[in-house]
Amino acid sequence: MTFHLRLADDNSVAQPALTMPEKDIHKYSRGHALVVSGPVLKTGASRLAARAALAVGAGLVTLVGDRSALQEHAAHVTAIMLKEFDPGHDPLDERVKAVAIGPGAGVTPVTQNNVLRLLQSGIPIVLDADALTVFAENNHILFNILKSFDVMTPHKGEFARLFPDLADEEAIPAALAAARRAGCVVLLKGPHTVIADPSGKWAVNKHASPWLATAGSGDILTGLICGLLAQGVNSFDAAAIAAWLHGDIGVRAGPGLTADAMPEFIPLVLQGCLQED
Ligand SMILES: NC(=O)C1=CN([C@@H]2O[C@H](COP(=O)(O)OP(=O)(O)OC[C@H]3O[C@@H](n4cnc5c(N)ncnc54)[C@H](OP(=O)(O)O)[C@@H]3O)[C@@H](O)[C@H]2O)[C@@H](O)CC1
Ligand SMILES: Nc1ncnc2c1ncn2[C@@H]1O[C@H](COP(=O)(O)OP(=O)(O)O)[C@@H](O)[C@H]1O
Repeated sequence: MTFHLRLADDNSVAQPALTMPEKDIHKYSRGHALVVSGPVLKTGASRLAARAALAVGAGLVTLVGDRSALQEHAAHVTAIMLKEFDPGHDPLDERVKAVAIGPGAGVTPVTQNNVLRLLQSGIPIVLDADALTVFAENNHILFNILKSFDVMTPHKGEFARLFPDLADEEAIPAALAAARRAGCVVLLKGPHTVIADPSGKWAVNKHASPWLATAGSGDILTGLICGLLAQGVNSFDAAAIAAWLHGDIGVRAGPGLTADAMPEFIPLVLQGCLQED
């Protein structure tokens, strides 16, 4: 299965093209995505991300966390795997192709340490929510270690915490300046979502719906990006394609949309992108 980003002349993201998987594909060749769980009673956001990563086509998805958090997940998920995140042992092996951290993680030293450890792995990391907020007072530590293939997905509030001097700029120049400063792909969420990379490349996704303004919707976007990265899509394209797919869920679902229901729309969204041979 291959995803192709398509941009219109004005750099707006168009419906991506999806080709059929090769006949001899297996789950490991579709990529293993890892999502870092929040602590007990805060596991919902990471679970949403994991469900989206699996539905968008990662071959395997594992939620990693402490035992009590995993017990909560076990009451909800089946196809998603669970693994204890033992501080002494690295949860990454050579088959893990992408990691997401931040949804429900908590603004704590544990989150900060986990982010810094994961960023040393050389695997693309998607940073969202608390994984960004936790660096509000020391953003330089984060910016020094991010790589060009990492992706951060701030909403406007999170963006202002990391880039206070850019918060009042227009979204496109703000995202471009942030990507240059942080040294990674920046996806700035909003009714129009801007994707920018450190080289000056940018795109804007306008295919969305206000019904997406619901708790957990951004966690789904994080999972979509992580699931595409696990399948080998490059980071800029993964962020832009995920923004379009996420928007299409909102357009298709309409009123009454909740983040719980969003993964169920992903097969329909992908079917719409599929190019028949
Ligand atoms: N099901 C679950 O388990 C869910 C768990 N979740 C988890 O909750 C944690 C907190 O995440 P969060 O996003 O709710 O709050 P956070 O960023 O700490 O501060 C919010 C403040 O920022 C400001 N603000 C400005 N612009 C904004 C904007 N565009 N969108 C939103 N806020 C904006 C605004 O301040 P104001 O402008 O009102 O002064 C607002 O009061 C995090 O771990 C997350 O993953 C959620 O994902 C939901 C589902
Ligand atoms: N008015 C809107 N129109 C279109 N999309 C929106 C609108 N409001 C929010 N969204 C989208 O919904 C998602 C909300 O993400 P976020 O604020 O991180 O929520 P959460 O933290 O609850 O998951 C983003 O992808 C954003 O682009």
